Amino acid sequence: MSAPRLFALVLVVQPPRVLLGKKKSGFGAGLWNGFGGIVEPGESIEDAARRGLKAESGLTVDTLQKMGQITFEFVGNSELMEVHVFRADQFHGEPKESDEMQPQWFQLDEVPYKQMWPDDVYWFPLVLQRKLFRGYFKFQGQDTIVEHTLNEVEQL
Ligand SMILES: Nc1nc(SCCc2ccccc2)c2[nH]cnc2n1
Repeated sequence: MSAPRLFALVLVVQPPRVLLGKKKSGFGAGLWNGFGGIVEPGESIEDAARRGLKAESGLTVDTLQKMGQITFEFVGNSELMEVHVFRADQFHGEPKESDEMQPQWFQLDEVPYKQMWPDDVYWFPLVLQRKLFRGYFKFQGQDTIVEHTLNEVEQL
C-alpha cells in the first residue's frame, strides 16, 4: 500500500454561520465543501490549508486549529486520501468566487448536508462543537459509504 495522498480542508466558522464553497469542477464538483486542496511536495499541511483557502476563497487567516484527520478509501483505488481538517474563526478579506469554488455563508443549523460528501454529516458537527476526531470512510463510488469509523480523540 503506497503512502496516502495528503489534503488540507479548512472550515471558516463564525457562529451562527459557516463558510462553504460549491466546487465548480473536478473531484466533488457540485458539492459544498470547505476550502483547501492537495499538499504539494515540500509544503506543510498547514501551508497547504492556507494556500488552498486563499486560492479558493480569497481569505487569509492568522490561526488555524487542527480539528481532525480522515482517511478515505475508494473501492478499486489503491491510493488512500488523508484529509487534515482545520477550523478558522477569524479571517482577513471578503469571500470571493474563484475558478474552483463559489463561496456562500450558511447558518449553522442549515448546513446543506444533502449537497455535500455523505461523510460530512458524521464529522462536520464535531468541528462545530470543537471536538477533535479521527475517521476512516470507505466509499463505493462517490455516493456510498460501505464502512466507516469515527472516534473523538484527546489529541491529534
Ligand atoms: N468534505 C469532504 N471532502 C472530501 S475531498 C477533500 C479533500 C480535497 C480534495 C480535493 C480538493 C480539495 C480538497 C471528501 N472525499 C470524500 N469525502 C469527503 N468529504
